[in-house]
Amino acid sequence: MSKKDISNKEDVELLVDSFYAKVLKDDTIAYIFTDVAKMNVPEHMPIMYNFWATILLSKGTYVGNPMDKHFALNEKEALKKEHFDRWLKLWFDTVDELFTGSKAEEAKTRASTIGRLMLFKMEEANH
Ligand code: HEM
Repeated sequence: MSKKDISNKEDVELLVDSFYAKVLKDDTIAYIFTDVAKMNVPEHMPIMYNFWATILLSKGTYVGNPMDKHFALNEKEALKKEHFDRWLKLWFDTVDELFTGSKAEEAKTRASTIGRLMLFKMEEANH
């Protein structure tokens, strides 16, 4: 199957669904989603579709504050470099398995930038 770029909402949904399939069975970070946050997966997915559609396609309506959500999570369980490294690896792997092109690159660049900033802020809060 030849890969194409991320170009519509269906692509974003496939990307996010495939990413969470990996996250939720990952030895390093799954527990943060399932046991610490006790995240409601069906409720969370549309938020993530919206977030990434806003970033990549300018077609979403995401208005939340992701940093605040992760600060709250960080108070329950310190979010560390190893967690972010794993999150980003799974995101990069998923993007590369499914897509290729400038939006695919942007998905990885934006995640890295946000992830680095998030880790920096979490580390500051943990001092
Ligand atoms: C250590 C790495 C990470 C972990 C363990 C993690 C975990 C979580 C969890 C458990 C939630 C649900 C929180 C809730 O609804 O109460 C969440 C929400 C979210 N995460 Fe992360 N996350 C990580 C990194 C990232 C990164 C790097 C990004 C962006 C590139 C991101 C974007 C989001 C967004 C947009 C939401 C939804 C916020 C909202 O409800 O408005 N996360 N994350």
